[in-house]
Amino acid sequence: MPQHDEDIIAAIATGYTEAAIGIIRVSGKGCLELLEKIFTKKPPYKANRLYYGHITDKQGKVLDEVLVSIFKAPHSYTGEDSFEINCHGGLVVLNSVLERVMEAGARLAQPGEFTKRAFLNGKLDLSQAEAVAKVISAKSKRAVDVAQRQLQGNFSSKLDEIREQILYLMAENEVRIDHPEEDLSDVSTEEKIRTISDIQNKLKQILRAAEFGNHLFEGVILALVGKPNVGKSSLLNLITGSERAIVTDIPGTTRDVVKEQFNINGVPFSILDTAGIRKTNDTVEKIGVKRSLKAIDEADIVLAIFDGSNDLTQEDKKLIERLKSSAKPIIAILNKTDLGIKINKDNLPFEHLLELSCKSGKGLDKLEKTLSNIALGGVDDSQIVSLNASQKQSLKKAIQMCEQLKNDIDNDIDPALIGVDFMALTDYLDEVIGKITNEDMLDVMFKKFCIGK
Ligand SMILES: Nc1nc2c(c(=O)[nH]1)N(C=O)[C@@H](CNc1ccc(C(=O)N[C@@H](CCC(=O)O)C(=O)O)cc1)CN2
Ligand SMILES: Nc1nc2c(ncn2[C@@H]2O[C@H](COP(=O)(O)OP(=O)(O)OP(=O)(O)O)[C@@H](O)[C@H]2O)c(=O)[nH]1
Ligand SMILES: [Mg+2]
Repeated sequence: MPQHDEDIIAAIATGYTEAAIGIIRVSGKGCLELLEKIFTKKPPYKANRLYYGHITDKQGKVLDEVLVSIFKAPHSYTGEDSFEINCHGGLVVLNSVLERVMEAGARLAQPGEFTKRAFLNGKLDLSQAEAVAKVISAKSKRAVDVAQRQLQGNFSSKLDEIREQILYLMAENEVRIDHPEEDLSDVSTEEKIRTISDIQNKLKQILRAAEFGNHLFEGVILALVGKPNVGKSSLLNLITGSERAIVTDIPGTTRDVVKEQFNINGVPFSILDTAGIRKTNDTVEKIGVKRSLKAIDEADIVLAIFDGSNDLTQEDKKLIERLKSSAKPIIAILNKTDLGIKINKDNLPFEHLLELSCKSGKGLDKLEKTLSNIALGGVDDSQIVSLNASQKQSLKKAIQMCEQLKNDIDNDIDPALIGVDFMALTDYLDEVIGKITNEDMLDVMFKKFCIGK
């Protein structure tokens, strides 16, 4: 297996806090010779063994009593020779052992550099590397489960299957390039177009699942909007189970944006409570209103609150007009239903219309179900995938290229040109999985990892 970088890298791989044990990870060609210099236990070192001994400084003074595990290329996380020092988990101890490792010839690893090497050495593809980051940053068990499946290669094999389908069509096309005079093919034009449509649909589903993957891993932003006193802050408190926002019967209570986190079935949500939207001459409230309009822009889902126990007012109608032109999913909520329902629902042209009482909590379960459905779009967990922006971009280009190919084949253009488009299509898919990469993209990708990963 090729070793892409000659240096030996080292980092603390465990958390920067006092703990029972802390691990220093070291990787790169020649690292086992480095170990020999600083470890009281001398070689031979066998792969996948744990050795007891002491790390000493140049004068032979003990820096820590440790256990060292040995990995030999290519059978390690990075694919290189590597070892891990299990130290006592104090930051001072860990730092002195790390400094000793660097004194002996290693350099400090950059964030994600171990995983980058694993990728460059073919131990992981790019979608698996992305999954490693998500396994670590996931905020719920559900998100971890989804990331684990991707780490095991589920997504990679799905793309492989699609690639197989394309290769079959490419081979058929090659025959036509080589034998332009004869009609050797038993695959009809309709069948080819059907197969490409099928591929395109699969790619579209993956893209859609990746959008929802963002929701599961990064969270969903909700904005609460509505005229003063309808119960926006009450809803924030109800849904988060807190007393975070101040609730009074005085309209205009909330002036700045209040933000709070909660989760539904393992999907993280942030909810932004904003100032009630109305015409106002109060400077502070005006700024608040401006911010609430901005919150609508930032939100993934807008919760528009109305007082269901009264008729719609001019302010409500203005808000409805404003929201009608928004492309975002909007849930209209008729609050204060414990006081009876007087509002005319015909004037609320929203796909989701729910009744609620923040006072009794009635209707909350339905709201949570609706939020959960919109957040994950009904996509099954087994289909959800986490892709970064540039992977999604490549996927979009692949989807466009399918469109192009359908036209190519329908118009019976020169097979040599069709071949070029097929190549472009497989290249775009290779970018998603990381068979084709560029240095900038890898930089962006691995920078978000922690040190030592
Ligand atoms: N101490 C420690 N714990 C850890 C890791 C680690 O690197 N070190 N991991 C890392 O982040 C995760 C485990 N992932 C790993 C993945 C591959 C290999 C590895 O050595 N693979 C070899 C041998 C496989 C085998 O024996 O079957 C290989 O792929 O060839 C090690 C850990 C989580 N826990
Ligand atoms: N009866 C009843 N009263 C409610 C309900 N929800 C909220 N209220 C009351 O309505 C008043 C206003 O509630 P808030 O949550 O402060 O309203 P808001 O929309 O945040 O108001 P601003 O911050 O001023 O824009 C308070 O007196 C609440 O107790 C409800 O479901 N039923
Ligand atoms: Mg409020």
